[in-house]
Amino acid sequence: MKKIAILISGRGSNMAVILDAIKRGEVPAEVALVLSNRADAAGLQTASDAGIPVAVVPSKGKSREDFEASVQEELIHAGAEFVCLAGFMRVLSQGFVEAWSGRMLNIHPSLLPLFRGLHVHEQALEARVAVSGCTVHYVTPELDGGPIVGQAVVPVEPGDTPDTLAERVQKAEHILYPAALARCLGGAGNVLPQPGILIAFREV
Ligand SMILES: Nc1nc2c(c(=O)[nH]1)N[C@@H](CN(C=O)c1ccc(C(=O)N[C@@H](CCC(=O)O)C(=O)O)cc1)CN2
Ligand SMILES: NCC(=O)N[C@@H]1O[C@H](COP(=O)([O-])[O-])[C@@H](O)[C@H]1O
Repeated sequence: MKKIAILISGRGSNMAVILDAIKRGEVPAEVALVLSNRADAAGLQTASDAGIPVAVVPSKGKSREDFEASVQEELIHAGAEFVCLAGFMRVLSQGFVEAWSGRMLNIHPSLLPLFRGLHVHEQALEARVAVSGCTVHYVTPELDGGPIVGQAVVPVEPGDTPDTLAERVQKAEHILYPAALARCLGGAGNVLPQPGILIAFREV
């Protein structure tokens, strides 16, 4: 049973669905820590209410090096063996990422390698793609460039705004991330067919 840490910066809905999937026995893990770089991250309360240890390591006003050293200290103290980035909005340095090589996942709200970085739904609408979706990938020093574990595809609907597309993509994230994490941790990671969502995984 792997001890995992989940890093967030905001609402934490992906963190919450991972907690639920673990509780249902669908992900062979236990959550040792939920950590945020923002004290106002709503996901911290969700984790705390679930009895999960939480930590805040503010990134504002800190060098990237000092910030990451504090994060690493918390991860080691918690005994984390695997890290899930779930809406964690900081680009991580090569040194930090390499210390977690093969043991850190991220969820990105586009079909990588399309639309890396931020403001991805604006990019997708601007590009007039017919489909979008989300990607779970291993984290490497190259931003959003790591090996893909799984992807979920959703249609872009006429009249979509960044918010309506984000909502549709996030529903897919909540199905994809727990299953992808389960597969990375040696679990089955099965997904029931979902209307309007195509999900596929890659051996990594
Ligand atoms: N080295 C890597 N770091 C991170 C990766 C990665 O693949 N390699 N994934 C990202 C997640 N992410 C998109 O999925 C992402 C997060 C944040 C940013 C970004 O530009 N952040 C700014 C600060 C923004 C803020 O604080 O609001 C920054 O760090 O300067 C881009 C992409 C996580 N990290
Ligand atoms: N580039 C990183 C990025 O944009 N991540 C996105 O942040 C959201 C966090 O939501 P959550 O806090 O409710 O899980 C998620 O939609 C995730 O794809």
